[in-house]
Parts: sequence; C-alpha cells; structure tokens
Amino acid sequence: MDRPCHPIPADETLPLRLDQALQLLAHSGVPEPHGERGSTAWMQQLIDALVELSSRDALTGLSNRRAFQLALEREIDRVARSGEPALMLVADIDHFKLVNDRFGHAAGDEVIRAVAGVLADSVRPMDLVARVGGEEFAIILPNCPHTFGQTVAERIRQQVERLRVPCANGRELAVSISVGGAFAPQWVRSTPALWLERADLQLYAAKAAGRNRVLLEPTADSHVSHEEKRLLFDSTSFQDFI
Ligand SMILES: Nc1nc2c(ncn2[C@@H]2O[C@H](COP(=O)(O)OP(=O)(O)OP(=O)(O)O)[C@@H](O)[C@H]2O)c(=O)[nH]1
Repeated sequence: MDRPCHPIPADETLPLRLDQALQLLAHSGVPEPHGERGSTAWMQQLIDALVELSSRDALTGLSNRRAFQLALEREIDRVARSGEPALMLVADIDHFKLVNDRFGHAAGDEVIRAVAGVLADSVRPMDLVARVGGEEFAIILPNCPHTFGQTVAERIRQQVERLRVPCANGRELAVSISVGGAFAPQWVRSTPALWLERADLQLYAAKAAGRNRVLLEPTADSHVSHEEKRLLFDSTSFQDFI
C-alpha cells in the first residue's frame, strides 16, 4: 500500500553533496534540472530524474528488474481488489549464447536491444515491459481478458520472429523467443513470487517443447495454487471448502 508522502523541511546546516548525482545524470544523457540550484523545485526534479534512472535498464531503456518487482506488487494488489484479469508474460531469446559465441558480445547486445524494441512496440502504453535478466524479459498486461492472452503473446512472438538485426559485415541476424504466461488469480491474494513462478514454469515448458512458441497456463479454476488459497483463506477451516 502507498504510504502518505509529507514534504520534508530542508536542513540548512547539512550541506548536500550533489556532484556525483549530477555527474551520473550527465553521463546518462539526462539534462540538469531547470531553475535555481538547490531550490525545492530543482531538488524534486533531481530526485525524479534519479528515480527514473534507477528504474531503467541501461542497455535497452526498458524498466529494470527493480521497477518490475514494484509494478508486480502494485498489480497484484489491484487485481485482488478489482478482480480484473492481468496477464504476466516472460520471454527469453532462444539459443542466445550462440549469438554471442558466433557474432560477438556487441552483436548480442544489439539483438537484446532490438528484441526489447519489438516487445515495447507490441503492447499497449499501460503494459509494462521489463528486462529482468540477460536475455530475459517480462511483461505485465493489466486488464487483459483471458481470451486475448494467447493472441497478444503470439503476436509478440511472431513480431520477434520477423525481426532482422543488422550486424557487422552486412549480415542480418534472425532470432526467436519462447514465451510463458500466467494470469494473476482474480480475487485471490497472490504473491509476486508465485505469479512469476507460474509464468516461468510455462516458459520452461515452451523451451522444452522446442522453443519459438507460446505457452500460457490454462485458465481453469485449477490455476489457483494451494499456496495462493492459503494466502486468501488463512485458516484451515475455510480451506476444506475450496
Ligand atoms: N551480449 C550479451 N549477452 C548476455 C547478456 N546477459 C547475458 N548474456 C549471455 O546470454 C547467454 C544466455 O545463455 P543461456 O542461459 O545458456 O541460454 P540460451 O543460449 O539463450 O539458450 P536457451 O535459453 O536454452 O534457448 C549467456 O551466454 C550470457 O553470457 C548481455 O547483456 N549481453
């Protein structure tokens, strides 16, 4: 739950060391805040810029794992309160090690950047796309009806399949992704870890089934795990009725 935010009075006796923060922003291509240096408005812009920077993945500009975890917690709360369906997709580039081994790490980075671009362009502005590992991405799709899940995930997979990434000596690289997905259990309190684990299970299954495919957890009642039921009905007497 969001905590109330109170303005903090400035302490005139404590000089602020801002050089490193400003250097970090300059190094990341973020312009210095406008206005009078040290004023409250200036400080707020500085803080906002640092928060933004600490939420982004440096290679792709997508949300990073930290921002993803925060968004995941917020989404779980929202689903439990509103009952709206929300889908989590996890996508991993297939045989990515071969790209690095054959074409070099720089080409590998280009592929990661290009795939990130496709993922970001394939979803709605309200969806959150994050790079959560080396060649692994996660997408949270709030308010995504069950019937659209497969279509959305399949569209993303196909768009990556069509991608051609230019690399040294005029060649173009083609890659594929495997995608796993799971819906947040509606009206049931879940945890970020459990939701992610269910999507990951589908990703492993997609890899094991041959890669370059989408597998979503079936949306039957059975998708509410025992652990999630325990979180909702934290009493043994209720569990017997489920
Ligand atoms: N170029 C580049 N490579 C990375 C980065 N992060 C991780 N990697 C590499 O990504 C590769 C991931 O390989 P694996 O986990 O073996 O998986 P894979 O080859 O994609 O095979 P499957 O996932 O089983 O299809 C490793 O070689 C890592 O070194 C990065 O930021 N840039």
